[in-house]
Amino acid sequence: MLIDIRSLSGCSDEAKELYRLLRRPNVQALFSAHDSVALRDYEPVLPPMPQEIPPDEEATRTVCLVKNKQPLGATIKRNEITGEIFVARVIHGGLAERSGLLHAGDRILEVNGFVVDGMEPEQVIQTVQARSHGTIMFKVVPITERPVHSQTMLYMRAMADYSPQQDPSIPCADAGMGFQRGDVLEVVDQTDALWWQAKKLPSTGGCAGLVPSANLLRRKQREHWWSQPYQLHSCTQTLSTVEEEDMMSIDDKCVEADEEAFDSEEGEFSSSGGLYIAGFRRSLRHCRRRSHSTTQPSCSTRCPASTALSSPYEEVVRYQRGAGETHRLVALIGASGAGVNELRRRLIASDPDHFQGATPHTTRAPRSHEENGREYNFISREVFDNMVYNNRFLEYGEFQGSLYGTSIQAVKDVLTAGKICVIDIEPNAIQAVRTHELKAYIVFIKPPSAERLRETRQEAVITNDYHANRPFKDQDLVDLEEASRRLESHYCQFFDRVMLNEELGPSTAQLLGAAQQAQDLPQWVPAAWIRPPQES
Ligand SMILES: Nc1ncnc2c1ncn2[C@@H]1O[C@H](COP(=O)(O)OP(=O)(O)OP(=O)(O)O)[C@@H](O)[C@H]1O
Repeated sequence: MLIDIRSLSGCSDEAKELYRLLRRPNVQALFSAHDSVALRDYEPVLPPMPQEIPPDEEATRTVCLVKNKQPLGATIKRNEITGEIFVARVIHGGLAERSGLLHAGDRILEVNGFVVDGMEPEQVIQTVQARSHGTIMFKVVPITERPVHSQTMLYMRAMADYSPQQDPSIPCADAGMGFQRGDVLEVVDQTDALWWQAKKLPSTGGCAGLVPSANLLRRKQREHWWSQPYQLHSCTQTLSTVEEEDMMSIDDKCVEADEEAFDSEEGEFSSSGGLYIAGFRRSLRHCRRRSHSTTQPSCSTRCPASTALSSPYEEVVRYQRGAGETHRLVALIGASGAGVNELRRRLIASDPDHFQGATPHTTRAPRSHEENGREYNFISREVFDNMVYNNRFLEYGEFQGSLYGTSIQAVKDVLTAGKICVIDIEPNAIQAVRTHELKAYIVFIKPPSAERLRETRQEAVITNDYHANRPFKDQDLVDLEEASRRLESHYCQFFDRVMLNEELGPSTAQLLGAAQQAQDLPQWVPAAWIRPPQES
């Protein structure tokens, strides 16, 4: 009811204005619609409760649920000795959980009047499923002591793939939830040591699904690994003697041709319009191929894929860089020839006051046009070895008798100067850049299909094991697509962004946007970066 207050003494202008607004027909209609909706009764009509409850059944509870085509959201199990049927778990967000009337551990006596003791769980499920909608009546003996759920919300990045349909050990495949590496899961229930409940993000509400706990998934991975026919790990494969011998003989032949190409390339790289863009991807790519015979750390300590094997989930949190914090490192990764270096150069050139590469270290002698600390930090082999020994490099290797490496300090120098450091890395360096200090945002540069490559790479040149700077051939395009596919399938869980490099202009703009978003928008990052390990 609205009383006209305008004639009252002391009525302010604001009160009069409010009265006028509330008197408007559209506002009045809104109130009227609200009142009529609020007065209606939307509760389902439940069947009457049984009149007489026998004295020996006092401890039982009758639960009526109204099913509207959605599943019940609970799994059941049978005590193999007594044949009694129990609620095994109640799925988060499902009908049973939302009712608040069924709990894990409740013993089910009857479903819709059928006594279920001694039935196979599948038969009980069939009885429940017989009604896709309408009411289902359970007679249950409630569990006396319900476990206390001290549930804190937890987010995990999946570091392994999982499919409930292919897992014979899941208690109920229909209640399972599949996921792929890189998916972020909201874990809503960890009460069970073996089966957690989770939702995949972005979540649209609804029911959680069963996923294996970290321990269980790790066990499954080990079992799967052992059941595979023996094959060399991809990291160790490069060590195979035959391949190494092959490669050495071919490399020996091509080194002379390469050397000149690398020289001219570095010159061109270094001085475009007075802008010095440090980087040595091509030289390093070659030295990486020899690095296995030097002091490179072993696969088990540095290869990110093997770490993923021991830890199938990675706890993540939402992180937004604070105003006073240094920028996040932007690390580009991609198959050789995908355009990683080209895009990195273009990004830096687009705004050199904002983006910068990390100056690498080398043991080779400086050339006439080079300045220490600009193209490279020129150091002795002894100092280099010392840095390797003290784990100062993100990655390093040997090329034509000289050592090259990107140090952690070189990246930090750029970051502390207030710039965004942009580097390119090989998969072996993924772990080294995913740290609390560098908080790397990893962008995977993906080539388009071989057909699209043929159209867009007409001017492009390739540098591979055998040739420097020659036009792409058809086979190169097919190989590039395949190498990229393998790289992505091995390491996709570590990528923050996958970027298709079709045409240079749009790709550079897209990379610029991604590099900026990494700094300005909240992102999922490993919880360990934010919460020091001793507190976790
Ligand atoms: N989108 C594109 N359109 C046309 N040409 C491209 C595109 N991206 C890269 N290129 C060209 O393809 C060639 C290879 O690119 P780039 O040198 O960046 O490869 P890379 O991924 O860094 O591999 P590598 O380490 O072997 O150099 C270069 O000639 C580059 O100019």
